[in-house]
Amino acid sequence: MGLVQWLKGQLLCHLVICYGFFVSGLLINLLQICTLPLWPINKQLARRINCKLGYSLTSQSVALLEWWSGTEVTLYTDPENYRLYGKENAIVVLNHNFEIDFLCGWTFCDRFGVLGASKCLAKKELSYLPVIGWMWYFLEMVFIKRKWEEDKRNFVQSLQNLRDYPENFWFLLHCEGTRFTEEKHRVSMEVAEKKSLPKLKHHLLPRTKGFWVAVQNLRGTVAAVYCCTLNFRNNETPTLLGVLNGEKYHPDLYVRRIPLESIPEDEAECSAWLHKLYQEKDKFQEDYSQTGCFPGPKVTPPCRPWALINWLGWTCLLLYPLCLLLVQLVNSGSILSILATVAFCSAVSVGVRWMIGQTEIKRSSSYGVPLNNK
Ligand SMILES: CCCCC/C=C\C/C=C\CCCCCCCC(=O)SCCNC(=O)CCNC(=O)[C@H](O)C(C)(C)COP(=O)(O)OP(=O)(O)OC[C@H]1O[C@@H](n2cnc3c(N)ncnc32)[C@H](O)[C@@H]1OP(=O)(O)O
Ligand SMILES: CCCCCCCCCCCCCCCCCC(=O)OC[C@@H](O)COP(=O)(O)O
Repeated sequence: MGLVQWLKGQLLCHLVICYGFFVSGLLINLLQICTLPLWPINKQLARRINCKLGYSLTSQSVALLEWWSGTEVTLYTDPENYRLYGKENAIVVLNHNFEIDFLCGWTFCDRFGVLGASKCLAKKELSYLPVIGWMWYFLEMVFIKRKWEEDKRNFVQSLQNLRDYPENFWFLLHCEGTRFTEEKHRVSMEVAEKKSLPKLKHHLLPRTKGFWVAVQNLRGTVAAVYCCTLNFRNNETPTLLGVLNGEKYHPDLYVRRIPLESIPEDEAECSAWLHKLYQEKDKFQEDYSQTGCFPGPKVTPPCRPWALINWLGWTCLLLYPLCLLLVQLVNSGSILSILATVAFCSAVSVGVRWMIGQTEIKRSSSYGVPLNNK
């Protein structure tokens, strides 16, 4: 192991990274709050500013993946469709099997310039996450309790609000509704059997209501559905902690563009269409497990420097006062102040470690297992 790789695994480096992420995040949240008075006066400007602020926080994790861990997503897609990416609104349907799938998605967003405006249909619990969850509130992410009767009003309204969004956005939907585990897979295949649907090997059975409602409410706003299938070479099981430790992963992403007009309007037909899409996705995954690649040519979208520049900028800005403070503390010789500083740094580190824990599949909710549906 080289010196650089060794350094990436050290707690001190992780503390510096976590401190930068957390403190810059709080400052960004504060700036987002400052945009509140602007919303009634110039809503579109407030939204644009929030996209930039969102970019400044989200892109730090993209920089961590691309520049710190050296992970680069290999894209398989039709070059004809490639030129449209980033130039139109889209609904993204992505499999939910990996702890860093959202991060791989974000690098794809960054390469096509839609990272600040990217959105997701997410479980309500994520809106309470410090820094990230609070930021999402200002970016008009759609949060649901995964109980249709309780969700439907807010869900439809949130989608309608996106109709005049001033920036191109991608709206991510994990139609499986939860992350893949063996038990959830077994249960969802029992549901598939009851519904006389073909079994899936690599996916949970998709829940179709959210997809249909999103398509119906975003007709005329969104141009296409991007069917995205993600997998990792060599059976890698990537983790966010691994990324923080500087481990390099090898993700492959297969993207198909499906014009929205080709998706049926009727709920039952749309539902059948989505089930068919998942059967196709399952076939791609099965082929990938045999051959190690997806169909279609590989394309490498150019890497943009902004995520790195932003990350380095925040790190320098926030490390300078921290170093000054540490020097003053050591000079003052006050044990109490030193202890308070150590306690603060530890709290930041524990807080971020807890947030990383939210991405771990072993802590996945019990949603989709029989006894407790949440
Ligand atoms: C690569 C490019 C990436 C671009 C990235 C862009 C943006 C990124 C931005 C941010 C990234 C942040 C990342 C955060 C990720 C967070 C993700 C999540 O939080 S996932 C959880 C939330 N999302 C969902 O739940 C979406 C899927 N669910 C739905 O759509 C549901 O329909 C619903 C809207 C939640 C409503 O669900 P509900 O169950 O109430 O109703 P349904 O009609 O859907 O379901 C009832 C139906 O389901 C059958 N059933 C029962 N058990 C199961 C089971 N285990 N599996 C499947 N189906 C089941 C049941 O029989 C009913 O069937 P029927 O209606 O026929 O009787
Ligand atoms: C410079 C950057 C430093 C980064 C330091 C670490 C940053 C920590 C960032 C935490 C980011 C948190 C993003 C949470 C996204 C989690 C997505 C997710 O996987 O949600 C699960 C749901 O879909 C389904 O839930 P389950 O029913 O499976 O339960």
